[in-house]
Amino acid sequence: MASVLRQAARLASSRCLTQLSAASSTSRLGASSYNFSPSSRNASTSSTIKVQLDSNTGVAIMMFQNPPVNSMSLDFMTEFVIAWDKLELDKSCRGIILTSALPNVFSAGLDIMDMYGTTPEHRTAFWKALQELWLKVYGSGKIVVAAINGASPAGGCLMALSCDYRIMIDNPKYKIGINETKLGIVAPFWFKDCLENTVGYRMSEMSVQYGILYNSAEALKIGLVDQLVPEDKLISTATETMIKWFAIPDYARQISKAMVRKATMDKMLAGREADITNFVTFTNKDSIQKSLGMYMEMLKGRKAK
Ligand SMILES: CCCCC/C=C\C/C=C\CCC/C=C/C(=O)SCCNC(=O)CCNC(=O)[C@H](O)C(C)(C)COP(=O)(O)OP(=O)(O)OC[C@H]1O[C@@H](n2cnc3c(N)ncnc32)[C@H](O)[C@@H]1OP(=O)(O)O
Repeated sequence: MASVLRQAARLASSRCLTQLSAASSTSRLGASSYNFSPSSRNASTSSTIKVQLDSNTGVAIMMFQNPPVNSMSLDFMTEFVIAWDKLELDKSCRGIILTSALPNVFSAGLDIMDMYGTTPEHRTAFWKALQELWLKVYGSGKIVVAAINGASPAGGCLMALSCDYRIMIDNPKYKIGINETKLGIVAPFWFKDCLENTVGYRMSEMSVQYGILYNSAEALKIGLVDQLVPEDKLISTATETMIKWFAIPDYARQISKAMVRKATMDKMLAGREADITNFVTFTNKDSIQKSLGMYMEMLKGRKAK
């Protein structure tokens, strides 16, 4: 319990006394065209991560802008963590909405080109960056809402699963899930743990083996997402949701969050080095490199047809 309290105290540094103005009910298509209020300011200058912070509401919108599909490359994840740290330290920010500035895709997951044909040193840095990103988002004292505006496979699904609440566009063409087995690779234990914590044991047992990608209605049905909305209501609903969460005193909520997430966090922290070794060893295998290569070919071939 002492460590939970310490963790919560650390996280409580993100508390703020911002007066909440009425939630913006502005409806716009997608985050990139969202109409930010006059009190919004650019909180990040990164090329792939755009951040807008509304100091009246305390809501920050973090948008991924890494074309063509917001793949989570080493560079993208490094920029993500830098932008995240800035927000985490900003006392005027109480909650963060994660979304995509690109149409049709939230994130295509880990960048396969960072895993395919790269050196062990590169893959070590890549996996460390992913662990870092996950620890920051999953362990954040802020309220984190995923506004899922497109496809969200594998690492993209992990990002969404690390949030406190998931809202997805109600459109059957957008799929979300832990699909690694379909690529011939294995989702690490912490991906599986996040899924299991969200949808339960049996559903994740089926899900990770089959590598199921769920459409939005299926994802809602199994509890992988919490709410579906029309595209033009995504950001306004995420903002309204956030403001409802703000009614809960931060400190009490942060301690509760840290308690619930402690076992999953501790497991990763204890196994962090071994997890890196596993990843590098696993992706060193010729058979795994071959699977990744074939998957990339398949993606490119699909486009050519
Ligand atoms: C012994 C025990 C071991 C235990 C295990 C230990 C360690 C674990 C080891 C490994 C774990 C790895 C975990 C992996 C997690 C991942 O996230 S893997 C990535 C999974 N992602 C996907 O499967 C998504 C693939 N992409 C798509 O399905 C589609 O691209 C889309 C996101 C639905 C978007 O479709 P669309 O808009 O039609 O775009 P295109 O398909 O045309 O793609 C555009 C270009 O983007 C390239 N691309 C797509 N996805 C990726 C990606 N993930 N990485 C890199 N590049 C990607 C695609 O090839 C196109 O490129 P070109 O324009 O043709 O050059």
